Amino acid sequence: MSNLKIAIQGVPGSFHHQVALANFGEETEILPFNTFELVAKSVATGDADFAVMAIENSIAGAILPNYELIDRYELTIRDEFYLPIAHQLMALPGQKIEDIHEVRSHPMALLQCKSFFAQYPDIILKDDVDTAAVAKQIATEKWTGIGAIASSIAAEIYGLEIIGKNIQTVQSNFTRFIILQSQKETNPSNPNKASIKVTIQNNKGGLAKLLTLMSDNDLDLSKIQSIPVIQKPWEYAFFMDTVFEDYVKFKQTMIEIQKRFGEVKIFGEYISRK
Ligand SMILES: O=C(O)C(=O)C[C@]1(C(=O)O)C=C[C@@H](O)C=C1
Repeated sequence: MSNLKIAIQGVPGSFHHQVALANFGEETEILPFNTFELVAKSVATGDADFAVMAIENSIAGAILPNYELIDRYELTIRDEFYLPIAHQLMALPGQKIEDIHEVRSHPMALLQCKSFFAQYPDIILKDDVDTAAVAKQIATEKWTGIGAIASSIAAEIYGLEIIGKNIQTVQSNFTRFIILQSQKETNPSNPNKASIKVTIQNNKGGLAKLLTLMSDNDLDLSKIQSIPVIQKPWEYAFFMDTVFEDYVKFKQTMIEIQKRFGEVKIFGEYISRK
């Protein structure tokens, strides 16, 4: 695929950039943004054809605000992508870890490397927009004493030296990304996974009954997340990912849930990449 415009959060060398290239090829035009909100907006307005958005990490957990963005901007999930994440601590060439008094990175990256920095209590950890943007800034501003946590590709692009290798807490660390579009149609012909939102009234056992109905219909729940309903304090909607073999049965179950429990919104039907 070429000439497509793909919105990402981050600059070249970021993990989002890597996922965009892996999915759409080197020919695509990357539209970099500083926030996930702007990424979502650019797809909703048609400025970008698709977006790449991190949604959860195997160490740090879900990126909750992104669920709300998909919902609010009425976006559709068309695919998913699991990227193995290895974090490197990098600085200007010649700098040693003893020289570093501050490390900046994306908050999710800092969370994934927390144990490494427990041995360096004097290093201040600071949130920044994305991993590669810090690497770029260190290189252009020639900052000494400051380190970035980013990918080895970012170190290569911006000419930094890796002074801490694979510093993520758990060596096998994955981030799940989703590919978003604005149109509702163009689902793959044989989806076996869906992301849905169910808003149920707070009745005793309501969630248990909903989950039983799903399980009785062979819908395997792979993820569940509760999100506050903003207009109604202390009420929650459930975002769920479900994997299935029988698409027709999945559709019938969605109708059944709608009848018995409340509003169902399908964010996307796609192929599981796990
Ligand atoms: O900063 C980046 O490079 C990103 O692509 C962001 C991001 C995230 O949003 O979680 C992507 C993957 C990693 O888990 C850490 C950071």
